[in-house]
Amino acid sequence: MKVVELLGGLEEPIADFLLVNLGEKDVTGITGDSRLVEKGFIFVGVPGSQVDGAQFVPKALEQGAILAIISDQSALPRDFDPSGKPIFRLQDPHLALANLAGSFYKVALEKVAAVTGTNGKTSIASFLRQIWAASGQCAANIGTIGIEGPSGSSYGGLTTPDPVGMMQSVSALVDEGVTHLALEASSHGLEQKRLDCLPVDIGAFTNLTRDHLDYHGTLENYRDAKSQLFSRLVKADGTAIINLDDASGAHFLAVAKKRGLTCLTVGHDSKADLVIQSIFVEGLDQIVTLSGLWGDVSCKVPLVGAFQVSNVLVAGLMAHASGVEAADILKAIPELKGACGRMELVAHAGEDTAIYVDYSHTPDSLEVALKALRPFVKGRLIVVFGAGGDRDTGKRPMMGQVANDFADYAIVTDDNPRSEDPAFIRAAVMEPVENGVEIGGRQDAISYGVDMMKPGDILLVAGKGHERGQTVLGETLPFSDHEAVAKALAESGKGEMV
Ligand SMILES: CC(=O)N[C@H]1[C@@H](OP(=O)(O)OP(=O)(O)OC[C@H]2O[C@@H](n3ccc(=O)[nH]c3=O)[C@H](O)[C@@H]2O)O[C@H](CO)[C@@H](O)[C@@H]1O[C@H](C)C(=O)N[C@@H](C)C(=O)N[C@H](CCC(=O)O)C(=O)O
Ligand SMILES: Nc1ncnc2c1ncn2[C@@H]1O[C@H](COP(=O)(O)OP(=O)(O)OP(=O)(O)O)[C@@H](O)[C@H]1O
Ligand SMILES: N[C@H](CCC[C@H](N)C(=O)O)C(=O)O
Ligand SMILES: [Mg+2]
Repeated sequence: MKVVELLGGLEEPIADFLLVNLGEKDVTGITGDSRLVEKGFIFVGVPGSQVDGAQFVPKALEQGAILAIISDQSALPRDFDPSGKPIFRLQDPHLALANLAGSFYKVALEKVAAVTGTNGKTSIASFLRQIWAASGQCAANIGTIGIEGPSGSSYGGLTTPDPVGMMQSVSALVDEGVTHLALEASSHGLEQKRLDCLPVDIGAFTNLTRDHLDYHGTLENYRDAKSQLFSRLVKADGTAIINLDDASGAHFLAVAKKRGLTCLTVGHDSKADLVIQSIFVEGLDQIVTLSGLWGDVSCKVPLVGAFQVSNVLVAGLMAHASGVEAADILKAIPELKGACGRMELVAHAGEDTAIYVDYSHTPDSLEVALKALRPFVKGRLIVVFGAGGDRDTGKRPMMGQVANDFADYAIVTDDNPRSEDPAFIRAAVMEPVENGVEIGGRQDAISYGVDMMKPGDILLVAGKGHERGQTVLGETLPFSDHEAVAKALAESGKGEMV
């Protein structure tokens, strides 16, 4: 692909000298990481949270980049003479990187849908993929748990991958025949324009509670980052799906309406397009009765926790917006499987006991998870959890308080301490905990929880869900809550995995 074709896709005007000198050159790749530059690449140096990518322009050019794009605010290294070098400055290099990645990896998808919100994104993206697949579409979802597609699943890193990584994954999926794609839009991803590489037809909002204040500073900034899904990312003729049961639902609805998007809402409010009339728990299933858009119907949701009803219906409305018939959606819902590590029943450890692995790592999601399990507890509800290092410190005592209020016993341990001292994080979480214990080392904590289980008890292992590593001092060591539970069970001789 020629430079001129690619630069034509940028939203900012291009300097003539670039096109004259470089226009006909072939571009062999796009990257935002100088370490990945090869001959013929375009390097985009974005200002990051640690360093300004503009500092790596000399290195990128040395390695064979034919063009370097940086911010008009960025400084180049002092000892570097830029005269005569192919360097282009513009306002928003993040957006440029995404636009270039989108043009370089041209893909033909029929529908792209993205969901944002503090909790529920992974679950919803997976449900939407399952509903699409059940209605005959070739579908995939990309997000926190990696990629789930027609040929199975692969482990991932970020909730919203960087645009180049995203487009490489999407190209491979399209080669497999995928036409329908469900994505998770994280607040970091929206702020850094990682999703601007794809045309988004359908956007959805789940809920907004405290998270990532280390990055966004205030809850308002965090909300504004998420609002970008509707205020600019979803196509002008696209659809916004909104969970009205959340306190911020009205705000997101207003943003979507202001933009002129078609809006579809769900919630208990009779003004919602899809109204939840009632939810009855039936064993480990829930029966939800609906009115509105899909008529007066009842449907079995084969998952634990009222929050999953909300997730399933948001996914259902996203499918609806993409053209799936209500009857097909209602047929698919009773067959849905929970996403890996999301309120997943993994084992029993004796009579009337259960061990769940869940990804709750915020005060709100921990509360939601504990409340969802409470109706099934005949003895005690025990929780093993921690809080991540290098992340919002304010949520630590809040999570301790939630465990104190909604569990019967809290075992506070480590969850990716990253660069921080694990004991320091545990102490902050432990502070409000009255009935519990602090145990460093997640395996020891899980074993302690399994050992203390008696008939009737439920153990929730929260925070890591699908994760396969524990990041300590910059090193990620293999760790899985599933395997840790299996090891604890084997050592205690108490029960078995499901
Ligand atoms: C805080 C954050 O969002 N960090 C992401 C961001 O990195 P950054 O801004 O810190 O980058 P930086 O280190 O300052 O470097 C600036 C630029 O210089 C480049 N560079 C750097 C070194 C070099 O030698 N050469 C070079 O070109 C880097 O590639 C980068 O483009 O951009 C990088 C490239 O896209 C991401 O990999 C990185 O994710 C890090 C690993 C991360 O942990 N992110 C988390 C916080 C995150 O994004 N989480 C969200 C939310 C999850 C949720 O929903 O809860 C997610 O979407 O996963
Ligand atoms: N709609 C919801 N409301 C509140 N809590 C939820 C909801 N859906 C899921 N949760 C809780 O949040 C946890 C994370 O769910 P999920 O992975 O689907 O969310 P996410 O938004 O993708 O999270 P992340 O941003 O960390 O990737 C679940 O394990 C569950 O405990
Ligand atoms: N996307 C979230 C995941 C947190 C998961 C939890 N296990 C932790 O490490 O805090 C983050 O990067 O903040
Ligand atoms: Mg997720």
